Amino acid sequence: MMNNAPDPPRPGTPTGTTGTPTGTTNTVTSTTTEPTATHTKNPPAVHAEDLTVTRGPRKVLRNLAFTVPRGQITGLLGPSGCGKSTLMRAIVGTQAKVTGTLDVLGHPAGHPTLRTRIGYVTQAPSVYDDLTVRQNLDYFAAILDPGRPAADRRHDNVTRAIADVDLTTHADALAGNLSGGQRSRVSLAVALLGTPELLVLDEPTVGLDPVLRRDLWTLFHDIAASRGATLLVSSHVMDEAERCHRLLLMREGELLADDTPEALRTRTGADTVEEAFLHLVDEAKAAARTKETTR
Ligand SMILES: Nc1ncnc2c1ncn2[C@@H]1O[C@H](COP(=O)(O)OP(=O)(O)OP(=O)(O)O)[C@@H](O)[C@H]1O
Repeated sequence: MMNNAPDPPRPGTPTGTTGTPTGTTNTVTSTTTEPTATHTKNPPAVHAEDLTVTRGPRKVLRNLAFTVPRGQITGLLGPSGCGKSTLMRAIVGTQAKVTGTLDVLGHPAGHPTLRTRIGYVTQAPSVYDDLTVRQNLDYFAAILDPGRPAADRRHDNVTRAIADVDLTTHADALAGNLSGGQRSRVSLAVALLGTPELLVLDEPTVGLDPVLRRDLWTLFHDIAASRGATLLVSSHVMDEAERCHRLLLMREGELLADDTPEALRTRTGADTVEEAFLHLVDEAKAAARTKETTR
């Protein structure tokens, strides 16, 4: 069973899953570096204004403006290719050619002080196939919390992180022999070794069966409630939207909505977030047509 008991505080975030700023081609400004800024005392987890990202010849994110509040689960939803991973990479500081304002925990995205405060789990699991689950976790725990005196604490944290993602019975299995979903959960366990204030999870439930998906969402809610952590979770499965406190709905590099699931349903007169999404897509298309004909 998934261990959903509240966890005691744990040391920082594993470097293996934390963003490394690319920096050089970014011109991101910050609204929170000046002492007079309104957000300085208790800045939101993420604040973006006029955020644009170029990949290759295309602008894949265009003029995004949104705020991710702390201590909640924000779902980043939209169809494949709409720019969810790109936005997450910008937030953790690994995406080049980012312009506009992008503040994360009160600092410009990619700022060195954010490295231990953000946990990032990519779509492709970052695990060593020739190590067992426990050896993978031991390795990252040793980077995170080094030294002989910390050995017992490391052992406890590793055991707890493995239980969190329901892999206790596979602790001694080689990561290379696990299924895709199990390897993703090893990656998630690595991120859970630390006490990240912001957990950025890129499609963590892809390929998982419904029971495991439900258990992982229970775990996400536990992490938000017991640690006060902020979770930004991407998915292209609209039924997962209902499990989030807030939603960022994206389509083709633009933000269609930044609201709660309930407010979205109410505003669009829809029964589900999926219907609300389709309504917003139709609305955006109609607005684009009107703009085109009035030129
Ligand atoms: N390395 C790259 N170079 C150029 N364009 C890229 C690159 N990687 C992604 N893109 C483009 O950027 C856009 C956004 O891709 P992104 O991976 O962020 O989408 P996504 O919403 O996360 O998709 P998915 O749900 O399939 O993972 C896509 O149109 C994609 O083709």
